Amino acid sequence: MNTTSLSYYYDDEVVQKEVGAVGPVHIVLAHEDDQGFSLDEEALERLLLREEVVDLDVVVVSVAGAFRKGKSFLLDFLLRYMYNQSSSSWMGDAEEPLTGFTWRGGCERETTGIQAWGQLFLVDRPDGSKVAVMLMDTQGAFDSQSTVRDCATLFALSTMVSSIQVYNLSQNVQEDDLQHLQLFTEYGRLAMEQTNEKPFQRLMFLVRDWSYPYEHPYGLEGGHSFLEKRLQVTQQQHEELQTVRRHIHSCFSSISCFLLPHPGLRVATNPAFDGRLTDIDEDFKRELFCLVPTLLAPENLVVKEIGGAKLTCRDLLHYFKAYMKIYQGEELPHPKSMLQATAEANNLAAVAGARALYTKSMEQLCGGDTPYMAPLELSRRHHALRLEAVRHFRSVKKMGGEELCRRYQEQLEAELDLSHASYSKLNDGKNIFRAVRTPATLLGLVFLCYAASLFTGLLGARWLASMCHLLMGVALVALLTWLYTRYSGELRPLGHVIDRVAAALWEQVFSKLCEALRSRGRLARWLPIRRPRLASNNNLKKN
Ligand SMILES: Nc1nc2c(ncn2[C@@H]2O[C@H](COP(=O)(O)OP(=O)(O)OP(=O)(O)O)[C@@H](O)[C@H]2O)c(=O)[nH]1
Ligand SMILES: [Mg+2]
Repeated sequence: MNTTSLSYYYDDEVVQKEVGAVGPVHIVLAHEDDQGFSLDEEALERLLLREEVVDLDVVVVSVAGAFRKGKSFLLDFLLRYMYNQSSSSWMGDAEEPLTGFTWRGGCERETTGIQAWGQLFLVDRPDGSKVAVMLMDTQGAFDSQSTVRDCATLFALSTMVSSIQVYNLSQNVQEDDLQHLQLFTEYGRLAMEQTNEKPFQRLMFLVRDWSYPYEHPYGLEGGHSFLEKRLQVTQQQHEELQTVRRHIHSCFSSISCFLLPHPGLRVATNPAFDGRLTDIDEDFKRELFCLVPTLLAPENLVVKEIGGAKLTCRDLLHYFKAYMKIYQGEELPHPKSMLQATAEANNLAAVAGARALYTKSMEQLCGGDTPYMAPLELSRRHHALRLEAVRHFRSVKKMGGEELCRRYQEQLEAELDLSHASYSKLNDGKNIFRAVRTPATLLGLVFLCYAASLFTGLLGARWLASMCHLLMGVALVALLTWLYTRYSGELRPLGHVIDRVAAALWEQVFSKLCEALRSRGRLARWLPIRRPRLASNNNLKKN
């Protein structure tokens, strides 16, 4: 059924050459294999940087919503209006097939990415200004090939760059329609600079196949009374419902609603239907005749504004590029399906509960106010509390299944091990011997060097004695520096280095020296105890 050129309405040869026969132009391309979207900058530049439009204020009308709900079909009537504005019979001949943006019957999606009509329309407004109008068709949301992130990206992007967003719905405005609108617009708001003003301009809820004209009549008036009721915020409502409504009101400068009747069974079910008016129900045509000028009549056009400033076509190009970059980057969070988000929240809450349980017991056991504890005992208690925390985590009811639960359990275990490491450090800090190990080691070194220098001096090895003196000086300076860093809290990295050198010296030299001497029995009397606490400490560290 589809994209034929509308060139007979159209007499601009330059664009004919550039864009080919005028038709839809893919400005945002959807890539297969989960590769996201990309902007066809050249195509967009060809559209927006044409001499006759580049400095004009721009009006962008976009239609978005779920897939297979007649968006492209509607846009083709918008096109007919734009090409035939001056005529009251803009809808065209009764037998003329509907062409323009590609539309078709069937249950599989048709439009992908974002398409713009390959020509901007110049319109004189009643105030004497001239504007350029761009029509935009978007990929339908919730098809079986798109993720929530894809749907949110396209909806958000089209809302951000349009001045009139038509939210195309079927039969009614359901709560989930409002929730999706909330999610998608929030995703858009996140990518824009924070301002106190409402970030988006005009939103029209377009309810297709409206079946209750006896409650709210077709058209704008019926839509107004219907939407007022739907978006009403009352104190009796659950907070969740109030939040959605407040969010939607806070996002758009103006919100309206139009109720459109069913176009007839031939439109909806006949595979041979090609869009000709004779096959469409009268009610539908009558209401369509009112709807289209509501959006596109010169006096109803809304110029695109960002931060209160009107945008020209040139400006729009820059914003389009900037927004697209943000969505291609990784700094925005990924919107998720309701189940996925709920399941993650459940698991995170269970992790937090289990972590709190562990931390409380560990604080009581070895927190800052408690005395030093044998490291082995600390490690034993950690393992017991870790087990208890994991048991608690698993006992909490959570959505998302075993796979997700296991992922979060691993995260919990890793976090508890990290906590154990920092509790161990805290505990070590309480060990008096550890606290004096650096000065004791350095003093020991000073003493050793002094003794060695005396001894080597007596033997006549003067250069060796000088070396020992030098080493003693270095040890003394290190000791004084260490004392200064501890006293003043300054030069902490230097103090840390001295600590590490002293620890290494202790491990490598002194403890081995003592060990060797003790094993030979020479100093057995002086070094009878190799402190068990220290031994276990070192073992733990090595482990
Ligand atoms: N029930 C119903 N069907 C419609 C209406 N308008 C168009 N259709 C039919 O809906 C089918 C899909 O039309 P499209 O315009 O391709 O729908 P779309 O929303 O653009 O679909 P995607 O591009 O896949 O997102 C066609 O068979 C149309 O004849 C309507 O108001 N009500
Ligand atoms: Mg479509």
